[in-house]
Amino acid sequence: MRDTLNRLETVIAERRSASADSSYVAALFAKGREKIAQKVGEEATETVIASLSGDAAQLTAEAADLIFHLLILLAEGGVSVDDVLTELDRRDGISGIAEKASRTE
Ligand SMILES: N=c1c2ncn([C@@H]3O[C@H](COP(=O)(O)OP(=O)(O)OP(=O)(O)O)[C@@H](O)[C@H]3O)c2ncn1[C@@H]1O[C@H](COP(=O)(O)O)[C@@H](O)[C@H]1O
Repeated sequence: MRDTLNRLETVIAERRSASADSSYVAALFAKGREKIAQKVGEEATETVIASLSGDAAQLTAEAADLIFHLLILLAEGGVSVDDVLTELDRRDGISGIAEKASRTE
């Protein structure tokens, strides 16, 4: 998963400076943060709808769209994939500590 996200992050960084006519990524960056955030919201909603429909293939496709657009939003905000994964790892560590503490109580 980390490799895939890092690879996509690199593609997004490369395409950011491409022509908006030839690149979906460049066109979205050109529209600005509000539009990118709005796309993430739409893709999140479509993911929720797909999950409620019980259609696994649709859920897979919408989740991929959501993650892709989230990566663009992160890039726009100057946050890297590694920043987010490090935060998730940190929480995993915290939850492990809490679990150990509850076992010794
Ligand atoms: N992974 C993706 C990817 N996932 C989804 N999408 C696009 O995201 C859009 C989202 O779907 P929607 O149905 O919401 O699209 P839409 O109705 O056209 O969107 P709007 O009019 O609302 O903006 C579609 O146009 C998809 O083509 C993607 N576009 C590009 N990539 C990757 O990004 C790379 C660079 O793409 P370009 O920037 O186009 O070169 C590609 O090689 C791919 O690896």
